[in-house]
Amino acid sequence: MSHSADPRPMSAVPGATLTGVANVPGDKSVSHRSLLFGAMAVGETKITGLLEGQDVLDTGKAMQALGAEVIQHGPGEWSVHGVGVGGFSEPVDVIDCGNSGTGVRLIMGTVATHGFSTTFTGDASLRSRPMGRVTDPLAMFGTQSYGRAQGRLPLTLVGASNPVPVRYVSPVPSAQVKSAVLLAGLNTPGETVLIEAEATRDHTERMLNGFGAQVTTEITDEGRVITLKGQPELRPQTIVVPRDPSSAAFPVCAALICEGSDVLVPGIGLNPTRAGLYTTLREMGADLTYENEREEGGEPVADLRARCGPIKGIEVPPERAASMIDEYPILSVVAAMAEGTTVMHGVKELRVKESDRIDAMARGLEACGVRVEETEDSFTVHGTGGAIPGGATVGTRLDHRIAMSFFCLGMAAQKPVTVDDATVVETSFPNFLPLMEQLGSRFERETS
Ligand SMILES: O=C(O)C1=C[C@@H](OP(=O)(O)O)[C@@H](O)[C@H](O)C1
Ligand SMILES: C=C(OP(=O)(O)O)C(=O)O
Repeated sequence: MSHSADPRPMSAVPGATLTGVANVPGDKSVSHRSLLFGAMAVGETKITGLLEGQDVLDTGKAMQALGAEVIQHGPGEWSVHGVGVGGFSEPVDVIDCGNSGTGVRLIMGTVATHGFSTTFTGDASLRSRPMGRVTDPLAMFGTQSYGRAQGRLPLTLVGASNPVPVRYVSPVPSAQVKSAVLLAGLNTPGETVLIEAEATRDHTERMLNGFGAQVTTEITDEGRVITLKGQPELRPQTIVVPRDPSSAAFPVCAALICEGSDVLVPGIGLNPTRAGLYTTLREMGADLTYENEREEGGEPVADLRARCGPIKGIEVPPERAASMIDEYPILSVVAAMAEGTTVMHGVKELRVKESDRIDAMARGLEACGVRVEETEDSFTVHGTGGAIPGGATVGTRLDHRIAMSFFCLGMAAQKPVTVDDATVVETSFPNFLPLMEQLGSRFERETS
């Protein structure tokens, strides 16, 4: 059994010093989209560096259920034989997206304008997350949805046979909502327009253009106006998936807080819509440098070097939230080690992730002896100046980022921190435990 498949509670042994090179896996957002867009292209898309986390594997299975051919050739090497825009066929069974909000919401968008029904479900975490934010705009195309209260999964979408193009102002800063609308627009004649007040990750726009669609973005007083021309023929691509900045955050932040550490994380995608954590860490005084800055596959990439040193608390502005939305749990850990207070503003979206991440971090940090305060939309962590007591068991609530954050905290705390369920790391970072061990961390299983 692999380390992370063992369901027993596990702790990170305190006092780690991390050194060496951390090769983190491929980007989760780009991996989902590679499979999805490849499935809608005419011909064969080749992918290297695909993240083989459970979320992405579930999207691959869904593409097969809709009629595309998805084949693994070797580690990270995959091909997708697509059926063309509008070419999906009705799945004969329920689509189970597991733990993945991105998977379910993007696939809902794609099938919304195919004239058949699709039923979606997921694990207990995904079944508790709001889907109305996607089914509301999809209804404007003519799609019907029948879910549980507040649009929760399981949910059936009856796709529109004669979809009409939509102009939608997104009420939430969410790349998943934006992408669902644009993907529904793919099989709709005319122009679909999505307007977002704040920039969210732009992989859908960039990649769809790469596949030959016409997607333009205009910055206006209303916000970012994104226009997609419907019914393009998508051309298959050769995709090299960049390494995931959200996964890189764990070895980087662990190195910043573990005495004597010096870690290099090569080839990290630093698309500005994803790089907010690294800006924030530098403002906190972290010894974090970008080396060998370059462009790969149209995305800015650098090798990140993180060394342990003094860190101070800061105010993180609300306008930065979308560019680091998945990184607040690990930022809270760095904030707990810092000198002074860190206030994270504009973070209410954290409450509808795999768990309520403000609540999960707040309860776990308190149990480890760290003082915190929260409002609906903000999170404050009072730094301990390098002396986190630790000595608690924390609940991961089916949330991979909560598990990895508390493992990192445990490496720097005074007493061991136990994570109740390490299996959840499989979602986005299946080699998290061996990679951290290779850098110098140690993990212990509970023996009972
Ligand atoms: O589009 C994507 O690939 C993602 C969008 C974000 O979600 P929201 O759109 O809900 O902010 C992020 O949290 C998720 O991990 C990946
Ligand atoms: C929020 C996340 O993912 P998703 O919404 O795809 O489940 C995440 O990976 O942190």
